Amino acid sequence: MSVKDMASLGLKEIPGQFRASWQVKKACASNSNGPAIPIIDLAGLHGERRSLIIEQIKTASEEWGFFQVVNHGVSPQLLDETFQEQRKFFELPNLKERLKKYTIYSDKEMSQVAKMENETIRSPSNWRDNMALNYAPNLDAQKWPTEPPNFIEVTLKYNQAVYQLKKELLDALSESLGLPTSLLDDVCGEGQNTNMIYYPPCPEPSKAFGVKPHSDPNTITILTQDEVGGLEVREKHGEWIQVKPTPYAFIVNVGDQLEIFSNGKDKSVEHRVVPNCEKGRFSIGSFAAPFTTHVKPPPELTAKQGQLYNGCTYADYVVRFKKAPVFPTSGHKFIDHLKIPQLPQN
Ligand SMILES: O=C(O)CCC(=O)C(=O)O
Ligand SMILES: [Fe+2]
Repeated sequence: MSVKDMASLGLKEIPGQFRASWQVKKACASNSNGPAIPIIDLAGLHGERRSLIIEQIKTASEEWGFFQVVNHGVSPQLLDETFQEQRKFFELPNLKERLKKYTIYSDKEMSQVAKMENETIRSPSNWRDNMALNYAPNLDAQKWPTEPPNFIEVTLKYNQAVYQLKKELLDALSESLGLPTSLLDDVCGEGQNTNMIYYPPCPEPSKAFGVKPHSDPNTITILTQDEVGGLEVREKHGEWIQVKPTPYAFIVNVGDQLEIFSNGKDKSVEHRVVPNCEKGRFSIGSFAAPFTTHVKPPPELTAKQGQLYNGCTYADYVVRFKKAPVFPTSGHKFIDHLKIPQLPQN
């Protein structure tokens, strides 16, 4: 049964597999007037504002690992249409079978990972339904949902637009690291999976997670959310900060592969989704990832400071990542397992 169907049964309590027993009650972010993740205006990215924007992206990626972008070039109309198709899809009967049928990753390892998503080793289960569409490197849109009728046409356009934005962002991030413009995209930007997500209303929101605390294993994530909210980010002092919905903005976050590539400069930070007791929430996350390359920092970034992490391929990383215990239980961010012990300075 999909989580959506379960939620529609009118349960007073969530079933046991969703119960987050290792945290009696989550400290809920209560920062309506507190700090907020930076919002960066991309207007003029190819003009005289470029150096200012790159500076802002650098600070946000180093200090927060998260930022929002506006004037990013993806039209509000396309965003509205994509959410509309997504809503229609999630209204269709036999949702669970459809989500299973259409979730496709680009290779064997990634498919294995998808199957592990809700296994008990990663318990509790996430209070959400999701479907991953593979866009690059192996576009297989002919296997995407044929209902609702405009779904493929609209979501293809959406993926194309986000893939272009991904290139712009990786180029800016590469420059922000003092590297040649296209280096980061060349090494880490080839793949894109787009995850269409629905978080149903939850009868016990303080006991379940829409998504458990995690950092993203990929390069960068480009996510858009509706007006409901629920995404929270753990800032560097350990406080949970809400990412307030900003109409037509994209949320961009640094993933583990970028932290590895940038030799620890850009930070892949923990985030989670807290469900809402009244409203369902839709979000769409596109995950840029280096499917075939071996990722390690370029020599320019290791000259002064040694290499911080062992290099790896994404496939290898992500399979091990998904098998590892969830972060707050294990006490480690998964990326810590790749840390190279540093010799004391002097
Ligand atoms: O839906 C969201 O806001 C975040 C989802 C997320 O963090 C993920 O799928 O990795
Ligand atoms: Fe995430």
